[in-house]
Amino acid sequence: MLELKAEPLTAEAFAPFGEVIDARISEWFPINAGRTRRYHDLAMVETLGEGARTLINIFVSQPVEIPLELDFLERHPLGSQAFMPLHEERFVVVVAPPGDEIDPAEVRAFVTDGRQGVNYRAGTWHAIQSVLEREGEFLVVDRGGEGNNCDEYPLAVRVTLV
Ligand SMILES: NC(=O)N[C@@H](O)C(=O)O
Ligand code: NI
Repeated sequence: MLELKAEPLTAEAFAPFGEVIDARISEWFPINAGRTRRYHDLAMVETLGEGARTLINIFVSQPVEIPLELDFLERHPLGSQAFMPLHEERFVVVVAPPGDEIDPAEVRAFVTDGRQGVNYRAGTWHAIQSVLEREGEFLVVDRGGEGNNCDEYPLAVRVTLV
């Protein structure tokens, strides 16, 4: 069983896996006669393969228990997947770099602060959505189209919070 302590999520630490979506650390420019700050182009949406298209979804998820016990990670080889909380929900992120094998030494666990979302790069291994404390509602942007876009990799992981 791989034991991990979830560290606070930062854009730098998450860079090998995708982007952190967070207006507080992002550039913006004024639009709408100055009434709106546009935080522009915050993450790379990837939609690959036959008939690929971008999906906008809402996930409503029940909270997980801590320690979080996982028995697999998954990846989407044909597209990215972004999760943005709609009510400042905190969630646990467990990731490993893209590749056909997972090196346990490269698996990382993070916990968000409620204002952060994540965009998993296509092929990044990740735990399924794991919201903390209460039912969570997330805007999710990912890839639709033909072909298999979800692989699972058996891996026993137990995650605690610092
Ligand atoms: N299956 C699905 O749409 N969601 C997962 O990919 C997930 O990462 O939660
Ligand atoms: Ni996923």
